[in-house]
Amino acid sequence: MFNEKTLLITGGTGSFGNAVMERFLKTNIKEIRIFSRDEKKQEDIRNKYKNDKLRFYIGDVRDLASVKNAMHGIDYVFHAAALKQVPSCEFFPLEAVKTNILGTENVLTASIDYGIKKVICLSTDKAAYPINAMGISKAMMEKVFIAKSRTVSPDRTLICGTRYGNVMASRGSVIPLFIEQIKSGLPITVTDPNMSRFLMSLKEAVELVIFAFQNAESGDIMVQKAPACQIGHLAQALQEIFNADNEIKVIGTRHGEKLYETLLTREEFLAAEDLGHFFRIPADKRDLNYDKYFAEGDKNLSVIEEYNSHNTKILNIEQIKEKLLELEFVQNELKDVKVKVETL
Ligand SMILES: O=c1ccn([C@@H]2O[C@H](COP(=O)(O)OP(=O)(O)O[C@H]3O[C@H](CO)[C@H](O)[C@H](O)[C@H]3O)[C@@H](O)[C@H]2O)c(=O)[nH]1
Repeated sequence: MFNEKTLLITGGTGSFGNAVMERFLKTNIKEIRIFSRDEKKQEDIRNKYKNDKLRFYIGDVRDLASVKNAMHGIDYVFHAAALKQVPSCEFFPLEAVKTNILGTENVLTASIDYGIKKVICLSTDKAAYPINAMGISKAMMEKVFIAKSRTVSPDRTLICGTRYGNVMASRGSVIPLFIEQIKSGLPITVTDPNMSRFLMSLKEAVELVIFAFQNAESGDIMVQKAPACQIGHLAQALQEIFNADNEIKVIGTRHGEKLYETLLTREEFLAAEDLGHFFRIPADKRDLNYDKYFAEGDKNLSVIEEYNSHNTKILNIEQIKEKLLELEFVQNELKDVKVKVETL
């Protein structure tokens, strides 16, 4: 599929970029171009992999010229560059506008100019019924790429996207935090034990993007079905795995946080196609004059439900433990704890 092809990853030094890179370095891909702002992270990756297929471009999606500079000779683009921290976007919403919305517009403009064959834009569940600036900016990003997909023939540039939930054990997220608290003998700070989140691994996020690459039509958003868990159960599962009895302290919901996340809104569900492990949300292909075709409304909207982390499959503590133990991060942390105990 990527035989002798060139792939550009914007935000290529992030966790997702890194996972895609590792996955494709094993294939016959011709070149993987990493585009990001951070020269230090690029240098670290360059030194770690020392691979001729890797090329590094410093730039910022906010700056169209720097994006164009990285596009020549590229076949496909995975657009992962984003501001994704909820609190920082909340305090600096215009920065989220510049990177997540205008940055995406730049990536798409450059992609169309250069005749890139496919562009996949990465979005998040926080974009569905958004309440915080990060989610709102990602929701606008989705609107931007869907609108842009209408302006270009898919034979020239096919533009589509993916939407996925929290990546388990990603940097700064709740699983590493709880493990650190357990290891330091501190209370485990649970916001709300009943809050739920989808559980997806980085590997699944990469698989979703590949699925979109293979199956999406222009303007589609692909969503992976995923199980979820309650945060109180997640804390208990980690306690059991680490054989710990830290106090569980309920600290209350943080700024901009939702009780549950939505992967498919009720409105999207109406149009979505069930593909087994995935949903395809097709772009609304009506034009601005769609009134002239309007005969009868859709009554299903009042009966259909959204797809969220409260009504998907909810894992129990044993199932959460199983999923956690599959993670390399948790396995390494467990080894670390074991070594410390043995050396005492
Ligand atoms: O001390 C904490 C921290 C978090 N949580 C809970 O754990 C769940 C997950 O929290 P994370 O911080 O891991 O993930 P978020 O859903 O808040 O979103 C995170 O992942 C997003 C990407 O999906 C963005 O990167 C975002 O900025 C980042 O906070 C939430 O229900 C949260 O309330 C706690 O119970 N205690």
